[in-house]
Formats: sequence, C-alpha cells, structure tokens
Amino acid sequence: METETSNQPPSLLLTTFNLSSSSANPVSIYRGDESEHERVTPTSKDDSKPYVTLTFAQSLDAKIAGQNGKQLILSGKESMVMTHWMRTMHDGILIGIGTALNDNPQLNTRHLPALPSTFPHRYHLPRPIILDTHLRFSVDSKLVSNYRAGIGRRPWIISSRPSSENELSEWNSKQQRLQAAGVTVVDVESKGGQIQIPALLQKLRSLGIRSLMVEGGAQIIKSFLTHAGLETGSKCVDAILVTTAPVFVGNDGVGYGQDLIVSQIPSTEHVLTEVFGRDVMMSLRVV
Ligand SMILES: NC(=O)C1=CN([C@@H]2O[C@H](COP(=O)(O)OP(=O)(O)OC[C@H]3O[C@@H](n4cnc5c(N)ncnc54)[C@H](O)[C@@H]3O)[C@@H](O)[C@H]2O)C=CC1
Ligand SMILES: Nc1nc(O)c(N)c(N[C@@H]2O[C@H](COP(=O)(O)O)[C@@H](O)[C@H]2O)n1
Repeated sequence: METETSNQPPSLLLTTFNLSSSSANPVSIYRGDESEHERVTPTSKDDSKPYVTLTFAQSLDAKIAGQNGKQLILSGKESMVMTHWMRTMHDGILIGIGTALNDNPQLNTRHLPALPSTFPHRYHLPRPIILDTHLRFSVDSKLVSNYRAGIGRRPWIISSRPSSENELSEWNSKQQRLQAAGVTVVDVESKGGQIQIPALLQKLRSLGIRSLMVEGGAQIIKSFLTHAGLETGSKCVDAILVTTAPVFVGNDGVGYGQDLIVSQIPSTEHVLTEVFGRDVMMSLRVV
C-alpha cells in the first residue's frame, strides 16, 4: 500500500497505465502556466483519440452522491490522494455540467504531498473539460476563478451549436459571456442534448489531449460505459478505476447503474485491487 507522503504515483496507477517508475517524476511536473515541458502520459494505441480513464468513487451500494445529488466525500484521504495522483497523469479531466453546477469543483492536485520549496516546478494540472450542451456553465465557478488567479488551467466547455435561429442567438450570447471570462467553448455534434462521445474524443485528440480522465457524474459515467464506440468500432474507454468506500448511501442516493445494459458495456480484464486506507480501489482495462 502506498503512503500519502510518497513522491511517486502509486504503483496501481503505473501498472494500470503501463508506465515505468522512471517516467513518474516528469509525469507530475507543471510550470504553473499554460505551457509545460514534455511529459509522459498514458496514450492510446488508436492515435485518433486520447487514452481514456473512467474513474469515480462509490459507496458499497454503488451510489456516487446523496439525496438530490448532494455531494458526498466518499473517498478517504488515502484514496483521495491517489485520485489526485491520477489527475497529474492526464492531459485533461472531464466532468458533466450536472457535476460542475452541483459540486463547483476545482479538479486540481492540492492533496498531493508538498514539493520541496527549492523545487522549480509544480504538479501538472489537467485541463478541465466540461460537457455542457446548452452552455449552463457559470462564470462565477471555482474553475474560472482559479484560472483567472493563475492557479488552474483555462476551462474548455464542450457544447453544440444549435441549428435553429431562435436558440442560436441565446447560445451565441452565452458563448460570448463565457469567452469574455476566459473560457474556451468547443463545438462538437450532439444528439438529443448529448454530446457524441466518439466525435468528442476525436476533437480532443486534435486539440492535443493525449490522455483524458473522466470523473463523472452519473450520466457521464453511463455514457462512457455504454458508448463503447459501436458506431465507429473503436473503444471509448481504456481503463476503469473505481474507489469503493465502506459506507451505504441508500435508495435516495444518485447511482449510475440504473438501466445499464450489460451487453453495451465493453469487456474488461482485472488489473489490480489495492487497499488505500479504509477504501478499496480496483483497476480494470478494457480489452
Ligand atoms: N463520487 C464521485 O466520484 C462523483 C460523484 N459525482 C456526483 O454526480 C452528480 C452529478 O451527476 P449528473 O447529475 O448525472 O450530472 P453529470 O455530471 O453526469 O452531467 C450530465 C449532463 O451533462 C450533459 N451532457 C452532455 N453530453 C452528455 C453525454 N454524452 N452524456 C451524458 N451527459 C451529457 C447533459 O446536460 C447532462 O444533463 C453530483 O451529485 C456529483 O456530486 C460526480 C463526479 C464524481
Ligand atoms: N475521487 C472522488 N471521491 C469522492 O468521494 C468524490 N466525491 C469525488 N468527486 C469528484 O471530485 C470532484 C471534486 O473535486 P475537487 O475536490 O473540487 O478538486 C467532484 O466534482 C467530482 O468530480 N471524487
């Protein structure tokens, strides 16, 4: 089991992502602005898309949030540190607008052990990427204020330009407001309000994202689990890492398992199961 004071990403992550410990240090260094030196990161065999890691924390009864979506800190401190290591290892971190509005997250690496004060670098921060078809993202969010304060990367909002004239003028004015606050809006095709995952992944790879950590929430987990690239024949998820905490939430909580059709979930192989503090983390590879 790794300790929280280790200066290396936990072996569970290195093994899952096929990275060697000698490449671990460059993985975690960030210069503190939009540029950074070459880093090693998980990469997909299919170079038209990023390597995608789907990861989240759940209760024993597979809930990821409480009643009415109340944010729950399910991870104990050791597994939370592990999640923050995982954040350093990916170019981008993706959430849905439901999570952005509900949790107002920072998606940074603040739980990692402090680096020596003489060390010239900081931990790598992943690019925050939010799926937000109707541009509901708030310019008052922590992601925007952290970016403006120079302690976070510029957020990218993935949206879909509407085709009807009426909706377009509202979308354009929201887009202008977001862009004025420093946010980049990226247009990707959607169907029935859902951004199309294969098109999204191709777009992100063309914008330089080699690795993507998908954190949730419930609808996003379901989309990535079941959007196995049936249309394109290529898989959308490469690895799945789930933290399970020793608590029950009950029926009122938010889960991702309802209506899941198992034949739509890609085949996986178990890589490792490890205990972090009181939690268990399992890693699987999509085969
Ligand atoms: N325990 C954990 O690890 C995590 C828990 N959460 C929890 O999840 C809850 C939020 O989950 P949800 O309400 O389901 O919101 P969500 O974060 O999954 O966002 C869903 C929204 O994203 C948009 N969207 C656009 N394209 C989409 C696509 N292809 N597939 C799915 N959605 C798409 C839609 O507007 C949709 O309503 C919060 O309570 C949050 O605390 C969120 C992340 C991690
Ligand atoms: N790993 C993990 N464990 C939990 O118990 C969680 N609730 C989450 N949630 C995800 O982390 C985001 C919050 O991130 P910050 O602490 O603000 O950096 C939250 O929005 C979910 O994406 N994850």
